[in-house]
Amino acid sequence: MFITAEHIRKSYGEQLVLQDVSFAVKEGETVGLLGPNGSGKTTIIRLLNGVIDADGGSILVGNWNPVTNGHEIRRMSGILTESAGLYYELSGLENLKFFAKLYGMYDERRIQMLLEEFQLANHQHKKVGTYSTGMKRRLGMIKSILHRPSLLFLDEPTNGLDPEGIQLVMQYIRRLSKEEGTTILICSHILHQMETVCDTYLFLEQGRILESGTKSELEARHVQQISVKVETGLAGSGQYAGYSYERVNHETVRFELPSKDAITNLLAALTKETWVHQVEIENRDLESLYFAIRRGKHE
Ligand SMILES: Nc1ncnc2c1ncn2[C@@H]1O[C@H](COP(=O)(O)OP(=O)(O)OP(=O)(O)O)[C@@H](O)[C@H]1O
Repeated sequence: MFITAEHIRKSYGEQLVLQDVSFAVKEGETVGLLGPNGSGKTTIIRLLNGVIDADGGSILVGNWNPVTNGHEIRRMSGILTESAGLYYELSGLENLKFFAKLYGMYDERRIQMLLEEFQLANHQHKKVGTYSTGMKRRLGMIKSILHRPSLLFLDEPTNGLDPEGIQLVMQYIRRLSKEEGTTILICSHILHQMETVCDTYLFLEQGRILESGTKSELEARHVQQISVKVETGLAGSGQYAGYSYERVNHETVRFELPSKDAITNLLAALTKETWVHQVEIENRDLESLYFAIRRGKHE
């Protein structure tokens, strides 16, 4: 395990922000921290990189204890936060040169390569204060990965980005994970984006871990019935091959199935009798899971 957190407790004054939070992250894993505003996601990141201390429990990050070795953890990690900690009076290039020297990893070629990669090369000499929100975000992203960190914390990495920017950043995150084996923790409320990069998820609510696991594990625990939309020549509505279905429009019906396995049986029966053009599972996406998990815990 690259990160282990056991029974963490954290309060700000009277307010208990994290209570009995335990989780583990494997090396090279991309983990999505999910939960409503104020549930404690950013606090977890700040505890892991030793910017703040927990009131109880223990944390290890790559064998370092953030309380005593926060400096070492911050050296081997990169972080992208809302403000990104950029100097607005300096140009984009000057910011990157400054941070590269600070990390002790100055490499002019790498800086230029990343500026190209994140489409900021043409803006590198402009003051960061004049950058758009999306440009600041992309520069913040470069700053966080400049020193090839083995651990990356990303807090809302696509906030303020246009569709091209989102694609650029998400692709880069996938590449970091695949090619460099970077361990990545991402907080985001944009669940369909998380789904394309995360291996596992931690669901937080009011400072507690509500659920954790891979998408398949979460599905197995929380999706009791599968809704499948099928574009087919099947007529009517009611029951077919032992499964109930309703009509969505003249060429589409929705089946309610007891499990994923039933899809094979259903399609085998359907294709013998009529045409099938498209099959789509409707309630398997991360957003449906998110609400199923939150509903489940409140029932
Ligand atoms: N420095 C601080 N002083 C006092 N309270 C704080 C501080 N930082 C965070 N909090 C409180 O701790 C709680 C958890 O905040 P945190 O930023 O960890 O949530 P979050 O899950 O990251 O939220 P968001 O999705 O809005 O980013 C909130 O109620 C917040 O107001």
